[in-house]
Amino acid sequence: MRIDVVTIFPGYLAPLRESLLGRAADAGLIEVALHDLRSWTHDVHQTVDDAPYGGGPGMVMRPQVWGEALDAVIASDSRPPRLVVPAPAGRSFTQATARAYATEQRLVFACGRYEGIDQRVVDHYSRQFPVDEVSIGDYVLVGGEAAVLVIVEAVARLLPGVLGNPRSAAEDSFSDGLLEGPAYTRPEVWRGQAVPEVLRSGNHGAIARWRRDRALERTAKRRPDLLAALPEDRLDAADQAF
Ligand SMILES: N#Cc1c(N)n[nH]c1-c1ccc2c(Cl)cn(Cc3cccnc3)c2c1
Repeated sequence: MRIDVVTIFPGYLAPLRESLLGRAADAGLIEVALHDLRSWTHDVHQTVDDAPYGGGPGMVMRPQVWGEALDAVIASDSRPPRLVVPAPAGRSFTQATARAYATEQRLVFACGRYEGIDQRVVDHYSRQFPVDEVSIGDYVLVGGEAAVLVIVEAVARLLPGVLGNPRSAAEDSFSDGLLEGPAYTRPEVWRGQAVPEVLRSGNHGAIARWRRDRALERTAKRRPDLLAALPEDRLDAADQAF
């Protein structure tokens, strides 16, 4: 997969080259290219924003500079892109979105700041490519860069070969629609707290049941919305207690 990120703060995306994603890039599983939006400005101040039409607070990012940047970046690789634009008003980015993005050959991220990017940029590219305006959650950030770090990590970990243990991605929270239950490791007793007996029993059937019950219990308590959204056939008779 090829990932391009256009931003006025390329340094903010440096963590994409670290650890998990760094190893994935070194292994050729992911190519990450960072592009400074200001490279496509033509004035001495490298201006990327202007006052909003209709008035209002803050500034809006200019369509001209985004158009030149995205034209150049998209043309720099032959793989057809999905353009992803983080935005407070975007559709929710979920594990299902991450799974869908993991099937793409190329993702191009347009990271904005200020009050956002002139809407005509999304409208223009939507006529040529799939374009998604996405939000990573119901809180307000200062720009799109943190969202890109979240999205790229959530997508990259699903790519074959990126995670050391492929079962992790298959069995983690949200993959089966439930939150993960609690996890334990040595020592058997820590500060007077013992690891649940069943996990040391060697009885794999009982362990699987216990883990399922803890996941259902935690999901019912913390995210009842996820439980309500589960398709009927995903809960078996033993699950009905939740
Ligand atoms: N994804 C996501 C996401 C999220 N979950 N919260 N905030 C954002 C986000 C994403 C992109 C931008 C761009 Cl471009 C500018 N801002 C600042 C801003 C804040 C409030 C209203 N308008 C713009 C962004 C905030």
